[in-house]
Amino acid sequence: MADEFTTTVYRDEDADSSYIESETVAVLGYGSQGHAHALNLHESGVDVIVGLRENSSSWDEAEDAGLRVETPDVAAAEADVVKMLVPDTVQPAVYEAIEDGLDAGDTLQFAHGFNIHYGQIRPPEDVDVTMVAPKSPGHLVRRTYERGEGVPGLIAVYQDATGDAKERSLAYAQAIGCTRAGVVETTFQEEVETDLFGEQAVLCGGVTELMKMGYETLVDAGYSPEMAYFECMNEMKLIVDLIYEGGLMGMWNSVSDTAEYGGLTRGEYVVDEEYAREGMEQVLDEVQDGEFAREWISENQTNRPSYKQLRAAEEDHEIEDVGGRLRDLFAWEAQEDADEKEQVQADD
Ligand SMILES: NC(=O)C1=CN([C@@H]2O[C@H](COP(=O)(O)OP(=O)(O)OC[C@H]3O[C@@H](n4cnc5c(N)ncnc54)[C@H](O)[C@@H]3O)[C@@H](O)[C@H]2O)C=CC1
Ligand SMILES: CC(=O)[C@](C)(O)C(=O)O
Ligand SMILES: [Mg+2]
Ligand SMILES: [Mg+2]
Repeated sequence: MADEFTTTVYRDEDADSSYIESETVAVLGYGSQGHAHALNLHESGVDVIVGLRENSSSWDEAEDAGLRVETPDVAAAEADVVKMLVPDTVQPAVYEAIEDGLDAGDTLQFAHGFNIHYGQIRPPEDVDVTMVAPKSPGHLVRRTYERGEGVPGLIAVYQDATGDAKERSLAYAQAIGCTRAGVVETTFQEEVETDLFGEQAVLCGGVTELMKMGYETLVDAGYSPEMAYFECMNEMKLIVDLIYEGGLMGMWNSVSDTAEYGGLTRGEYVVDEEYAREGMEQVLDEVQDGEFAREWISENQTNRPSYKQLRAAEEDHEIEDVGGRLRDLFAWEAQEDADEKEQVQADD
């Protein structure tokens, strides 16, 4: 076991805003990450141009938020930092449209290293190629920034043409709020392989399979769909919040001893050492040897047949219907509570 924490965690005081305050940043894309980065940078005093397609539904939204919007080629040509926040699958095409606008000493920056690591984008040697990757969905990057907080982030330097690539990355991480929480340095390879593995085997793939199978097991045994939804999906947030705040023991100390004993003895009935571990190692193998990347690139070159079929099946799962109806109900009750609380405070 590591006897000391060897990773350096960079915080606000480790970043020098002078590396970004006189720069123009082109944020290409205005989606989950793009809107958060553009607004956070803007509110941190950085000159931002959002790069979007002329028919983009987000164009007006970004302008209404007080941001300048141009097409990606115009934005990139004016910028010192080009931040690739369009979907991974369209980045190579967007890069082709903007590469002539990259000048020596500029930065080409990512929030996920997929296209650099798997050789889909090959930048010129006279620009910095870096990554500042929030380890969080984009909407939380924005929400925490607005609260004066931030989400943890990663920085990585793939190419350091200027000699200042790391300092420029830290300044960017500071401007979007990540150094408020803490930033760790990694490599493009490590970020890509751990991120793809994590979202496939645990965070998005593994956990949702557990939720759906748990729901189906209870409903097939005759229990009500509502009870099955509450137990196997709705309460997951509460449990994960406890783990987020205090680790496994933070959660075990908070749940009942009955849940703790049952979980510690029966968890491996479901996620067993042999098959689950083998499955995880296969996921990692296919990330490391490029099999997943080749499959995902091919899927997008053929108009996503499997993606569309799998997504439609997920939308049709009964848990989505039951959960949707229950969430609407509880959101309404929660809102009523909030209104009531506001009224009480107003009466004080
Ligand atoms: N979603 C997340 O929370 C995280 C995403 N990332 C990475 O951030 C990057 C962006 O991902 P998301 O924000 O999820 O994307 P998204 O799908 O939420 O948003 C994509 C944006 O790009 C625009 N766009 C799409 N095609 C375009 C084109 N051809 N030209 C110009 N604009 C175009 C869309 O209109 C939209 O504004 C990816 O590299 C992703 O891997 C990294 C960490 C977390
Ligand atoms: C939100 C995040 O970190 C993910 C799951 O890796 C992603 O959206 O690609
Ligand atoms: Mg991730
Ligand atoms: Mg990811």
